[in-house]
Amino acid sequence: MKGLCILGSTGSIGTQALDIIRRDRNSYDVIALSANSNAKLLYEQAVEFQPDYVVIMDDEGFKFLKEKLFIHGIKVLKGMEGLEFICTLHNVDMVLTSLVGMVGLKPTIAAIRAGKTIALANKETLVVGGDIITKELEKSKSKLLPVDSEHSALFQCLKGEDRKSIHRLILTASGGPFRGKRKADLIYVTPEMALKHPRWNMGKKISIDSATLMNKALEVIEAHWLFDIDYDSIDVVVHPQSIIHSMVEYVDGSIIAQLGNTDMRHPIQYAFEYPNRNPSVVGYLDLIKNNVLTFEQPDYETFECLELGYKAGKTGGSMPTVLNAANEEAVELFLKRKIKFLEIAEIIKESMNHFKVEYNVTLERIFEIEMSTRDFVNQLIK
Ligand SMILES: NC(=O)C1=CN([C@@H]2O[C@H](COP(=O)(O)OP(=O)(O)OC[C@H]3O[C@@H](n4cnc5c(N)ncnc54)[C@H](OP(=O)(O)O)[C@@H]3O)[C@@H](O)[C@H]2O)C=CC1
Ligand SMILES: CC(=O)[C@@H](O)[C@H](O)COP(=O)(O)O
Ligand SMILES: [Mn+2]
Repeated sequence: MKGLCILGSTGSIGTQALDIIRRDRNSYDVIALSANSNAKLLYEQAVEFQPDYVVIMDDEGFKFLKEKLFIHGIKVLKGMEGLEFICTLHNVDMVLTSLVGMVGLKPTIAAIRAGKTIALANKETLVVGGDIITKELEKSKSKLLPVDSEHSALFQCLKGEDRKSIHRLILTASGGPFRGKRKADLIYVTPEMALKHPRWNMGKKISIDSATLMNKALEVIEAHWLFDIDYDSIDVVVHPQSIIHSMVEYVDGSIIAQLGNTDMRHPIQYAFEYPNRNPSVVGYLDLIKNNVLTFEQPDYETFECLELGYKAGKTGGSMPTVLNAANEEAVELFLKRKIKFLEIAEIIKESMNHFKVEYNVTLERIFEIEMSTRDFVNQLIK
């Protein structure tokens, strides 16, 4: 039985992970679960999966869970210390990082230091802390397995191949709900319109990121750190069907692609079972029903976030933290209807122009830069 700690168990990835476990109870032992504020769902999950620990960030949720879970003998912890603690428990083999945002950085480091295998969905962690995480991994027996669909695909396409033979990584992008639109069409789009992803059912933040193409920008940086590939050798192609999850082009002209249904339970199950392959818990791709696969150039002019991501990644140092923190803040402001859709990219651009790049940034400095960037964004919109 594999001992699992799931950070962000109440979210889109977290609940899909629990669905896999529910269908294969003999393979997994749920040791710890966590949420931000959804105490009700976390309570239900705890009663169903009987973990040793649950962690919640929110005070009220903490009181509620302490009272309700006492009779079940499940320990309840709070905040970042709780998250870091559950990642290091002796009976945890694997930590699924499925919380959203750069808040995942510290617990991921704690898990690496404790030698745990990490199934990484939380891409923001690698965007802001790629350098630190890479160095931590070098000192640890911990392994990082990608869960993000594109990176799971690349990981599978790269398996057994000589790295010197790689010509380029090709990340596929759905194009989001506004594919084919120009800036003039996007002035008045609402959060509801932006949240309607054409292919995937995901959490709010990543859905907005997909609509701006920031998701692909973050994924380019994620791919750079995961596979140690230069930005000039990472390309993005729009593939509206999202059946090919990504591809690797080799120097001899061969392209190896990974295909599958648009169901995140595939890459989650792959990471849970790696290096083995178990029968799919969710079925198989029907090639005849999915017999049209098309490809387009991304529209860099309309969706400026993609270019900003390459720029931040290539600049390196503190710039990806500025990009990510400005984006996290801007997405929240857009969801609260305090800014317009097109202002998201504007705010990120202004933040990247405002902050000078710093190199060799420590963990503490990353969080200071995050706070300064969030403050800067809020000043901008006053
Ligand atoms: N959804 C998807 O299909 C995919 C997601 N990803 C990545 O996976 C990560 C999770 O995405 P997704 O599942 O969609 O997100 P959701 O918003 O659906 O879920 C986020 C989870 O994290 C918790 N959480 C939110 N904020 C905090 C916080 N400040 N501190 C601690 N926990 C917090 C939430 O708790 P609560 O419920 O209480 O708010 C919830 O459990 C993201 O990094 C995303 O980019 C990657 C590929 C695909
Ligand atoms: C499922 C997944 O991995 C998401 O990151 C998805 O790829 C988002 O789709 P976009 O290609 O629209 O960003
Ligand atoms: Mn993805």
